[in-house]
Amino acid sequence: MARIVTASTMAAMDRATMDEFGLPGRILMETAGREAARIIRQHYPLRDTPILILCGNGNNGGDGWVTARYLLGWGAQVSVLLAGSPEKLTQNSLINRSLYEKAGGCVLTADNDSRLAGHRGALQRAALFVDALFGIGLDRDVKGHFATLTDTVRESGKSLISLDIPSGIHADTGHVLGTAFRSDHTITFGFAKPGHFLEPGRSHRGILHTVDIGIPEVIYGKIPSDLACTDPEWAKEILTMRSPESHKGNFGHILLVAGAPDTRGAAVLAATGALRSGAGLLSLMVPEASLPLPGIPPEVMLHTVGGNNRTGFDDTALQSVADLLEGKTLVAAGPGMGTSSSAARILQRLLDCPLPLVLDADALNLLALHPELMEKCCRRPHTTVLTPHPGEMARLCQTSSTAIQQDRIAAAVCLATDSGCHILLKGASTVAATPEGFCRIVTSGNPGMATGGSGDVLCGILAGLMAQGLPADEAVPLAAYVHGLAGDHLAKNKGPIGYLPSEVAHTIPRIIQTTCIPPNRENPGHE
Ligand SMILES: NC(=O)C1=CN([C@@H]2O[C@H](COP(=O)(O)OP(=O)(O)OC[C@H]3O[C@@H](n4cnc5c(N)ncnc54)[C@H](O)[C@@H]3O)[C@@H](O)[C@H]2O)[C@@H](O)CC1
Ligand SMILES: Nc1ncnc2c1ncn2[C@@H]1O[C@H](COP(=O)(O)OP(=O)(O)O)[C@@H](O)[C@H]1O
Ligand SMILES: [K+]
Repeated sequence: MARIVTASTMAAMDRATMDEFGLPGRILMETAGREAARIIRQHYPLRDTPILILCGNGNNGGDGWVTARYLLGWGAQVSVLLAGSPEKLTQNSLINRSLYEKAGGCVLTADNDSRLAGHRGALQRAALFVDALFGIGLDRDVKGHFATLTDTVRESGKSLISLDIPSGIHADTGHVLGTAFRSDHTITFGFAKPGHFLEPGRSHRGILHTVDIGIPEVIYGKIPSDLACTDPEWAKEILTMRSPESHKGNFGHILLVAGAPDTRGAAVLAATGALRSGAGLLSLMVPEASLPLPGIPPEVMLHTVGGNNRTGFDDTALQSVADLLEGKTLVAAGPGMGTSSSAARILQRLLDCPLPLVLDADALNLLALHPELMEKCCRRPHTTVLTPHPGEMARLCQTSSTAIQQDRIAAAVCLATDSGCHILLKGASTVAATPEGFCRIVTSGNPGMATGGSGDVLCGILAGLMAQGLPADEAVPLAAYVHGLAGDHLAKNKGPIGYLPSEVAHTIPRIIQTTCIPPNRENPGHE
């Protein structure tokens, strides 16, 4: 489940399985179609459900013909609408079309809008559609009669199952090309694709089933994928329970630099996130003018610096940085920190420190404002994590957020490999990229989290996990996963909107208990 491959990697795996391993494409297609038919049979009563399978010209259509043949053999009322041109079918599609017809299957064809209109009755009679129009070969906008068919089926509100990926969804980016199906189930072949997890593709695919079509492990080894997604099994591998003999010194001491007077709440939220995810000790450096800090956990060691400047940190704060870094194991900076020139000088000092560094919010804005700081950041020999939302990412990359959203994975991987930093690109479909170019898509989270302060909590969770010793390539996606799961838990139990980032922070211990800790690794103190 956690493995994900791009369309081109999947095509290369299919090819290598055929050419190098010697398993013919027809067998792969046979397996794909048969397994799809089996899943359809599990979910719908075949005898009472008129099924219309919509086939395109490519091999996705080929899977559709095989599915149709099996369903027919199992007694279903099934027809195929070939929404392409019979003379353009791929070789394996042609063979499977003829097998389906030999088995007694009925075929309707429509390669333009007026022919499609002639099949209105068949479309109306169907209770279940199977979408085998386009799979990973979709390479341009869906138009003409393909678009008419897609819109008609979607607007009918009837049940729909997509083979491999809902037609119209780009397999690598999750974008809608023109128009797209919205499915109840998607049965994907081999491995899941990024478009199953990236919005809006994620909302179009319904329940995802991944079918093993026989791509051998040696081929996966030869054509490795540098993509994966978060899931409970992966999370359970990462977090280990504490030794009964552990003490607070084992779980890190964070220096959090945050909270100018107007944004002091950001410091409170980040601190709460860090403590709720298990940080050993937390020192908070805030401007004196930010006091009082309502809601600050009493566990936080508070260090007020820098006189009474209403704009936040001033240069007197700079003198405290070296002292405050003493004895720390990790620095997190940015939430509500401000972007004054003094804040820039503080960041410069932090970039020099030989500790892992998590930079969020205003720290990212400072990097964008001061190219020399960004250069320094890229040259750091120590772990650095940047956690931008698309706006911050656009400023860091000197582009627009629209350009970033065009291909979130590519944007995150490009910045990570160029800068040598770990990048957590937040938002709907958060992605975590390592400096080596590996990318993990975060599968949790919901739009109820789109509220001020959410990112501050995430920054704290990440600092908390890293302070406990988790390497950044695991801590970064795990922090976002746990944060998203906490949001999902609140959305389900409190309501989809209106729960607070502070509540997300307070839910973290429960999420860690239920999702990340395998039952056999329960803390003995909880027996
Ligand atoms: N041996 C293999 O390669 C296997 C492939 N499989 C299936 O094959 C699919 C990939 O097959 P293909 O590479 O043939 O690609 P598709 O079947 O996804 O579609 C490609 C065809 O559609 C056309 N096309 C793309 N976008 C279009 C648009 N917007 N409007 C009109 N036409 C458009 C292309 O020109 C091409 O003819 C997978 O998604 C999977 O379902 C499976 O059967 C497993 C084995
Ligand atoms: N539509 C969404 N679906 C899932 N998660 C979301 C969505 N919108 C925002 N989030 C999450 O909420 C958080 C918002 O972070 P950020 O934009 O930095 O907020 P702030 O600056 O207010 O703290 C991120 O973790 C982001 O991934
Ligand atoms: K499809």
